Amino acid sequence: MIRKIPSFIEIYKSLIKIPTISSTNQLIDQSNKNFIDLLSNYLCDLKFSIKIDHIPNTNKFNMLARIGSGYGGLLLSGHSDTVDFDENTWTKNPFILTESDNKFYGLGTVDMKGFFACILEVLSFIDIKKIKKPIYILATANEETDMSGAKYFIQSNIIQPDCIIIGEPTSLELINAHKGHLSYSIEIIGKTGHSSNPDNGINSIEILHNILEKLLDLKIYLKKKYQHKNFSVPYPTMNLSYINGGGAINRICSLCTLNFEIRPTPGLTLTQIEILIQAKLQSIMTRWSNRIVIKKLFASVPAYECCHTNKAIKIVEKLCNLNSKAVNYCTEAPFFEKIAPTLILGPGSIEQAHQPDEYLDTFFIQPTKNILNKLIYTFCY
Ligand SMILES: CC(=O)N[C@@H](CCCN)C(=O)O
Ligand SMILES: [Zn+2]
Ligand SMILES: [Zn+2]
Repeated sequence: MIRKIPSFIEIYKSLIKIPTISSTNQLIDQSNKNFIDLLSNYLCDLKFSIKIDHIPNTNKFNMLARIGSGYGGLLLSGHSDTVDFDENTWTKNPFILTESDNKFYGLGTVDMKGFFACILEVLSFIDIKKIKKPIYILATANEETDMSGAKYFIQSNIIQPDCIIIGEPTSLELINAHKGHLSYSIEIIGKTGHSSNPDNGINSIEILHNILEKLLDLKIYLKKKYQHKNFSVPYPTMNLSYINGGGAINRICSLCTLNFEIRPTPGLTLTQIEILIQAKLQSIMTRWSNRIVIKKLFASVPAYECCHTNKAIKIVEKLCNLNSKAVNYCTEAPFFEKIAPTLILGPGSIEQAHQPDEYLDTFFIQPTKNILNKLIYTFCY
């Protein structure tokens, strides 16, 4: 059999070599077009048809590759983008795939370009002529920021696979549920003045103190009311992630900022959280309304849970000989569930995602290929 695409290592190297950083900092945010074109070319060589969608008002693209016709089948999805990196903390070149001590190092090796390399390797060996249901390969944009790629995908494609697998790094554990993610920034605009006469100004740090008291009340309330035993952290969490403000010791602080996130468990909706935050801060907002600005940092992601009783989930659990479980981080699954039951299953550990010298342990490669083969033969042959 003549191989139509380069070797696994060559493909992996070529995918890592193309920077696809997505960031809210426009100075470092990059288009993923070259990556999407490279992936498309590989899949084209494997006789897939390719649809590339430009995501409006961005320089980003989704790719949907398809082989086979009709309804059902399997969709394998990965995001094309990576987080940015701090060159002061990396000891290796992030864009050169480096294999050493049984690890593949590089930006995106585990989160999550390695999944695409495994997919292409498996597809280069299957007998395309015998497939009975479609195989889809989806590469989305901007998962690491606003998930605009996943949201646009479901608006711009009408397909009905039987199952979707997102290849995020789960150490090849099967994930059927995860928490959501809401992120906020609160800015308090006080009134400066000489600190010797505090009543001469409005101290924004004191207002923030009142806000923090209410938010920490809410944190305790959520933990008590929305327990979910399937999670290793079995309740919604709140993380106060950033605080900034102030200046000279003898000046009343007139501006400070707080950023925080909330990760809701399934059963706690985004709307419920918005209402709870508003209720908790109501009295402070009434008193200081024009001095407090609350805004979303990132687009919110709902919590996700696909029931164990779902037919596709039962097939995949049996195939992998695994019970699916819940994780505390979030993925694009809530957007995909609108078109098919979605599971998360991918090579490598989340512990290496977003870290300096990110790597994928080589021992994940063969088991990943084995599972992908089983999934394709189960859903598409
Ligand atoms: C896998 C992963 O790290 N997902 C990110 C997505 C954040 C979406 N705004 C997280 O859970 O923090
Ligand atoms: Zn990821
Ligand atoms: Zn990530």
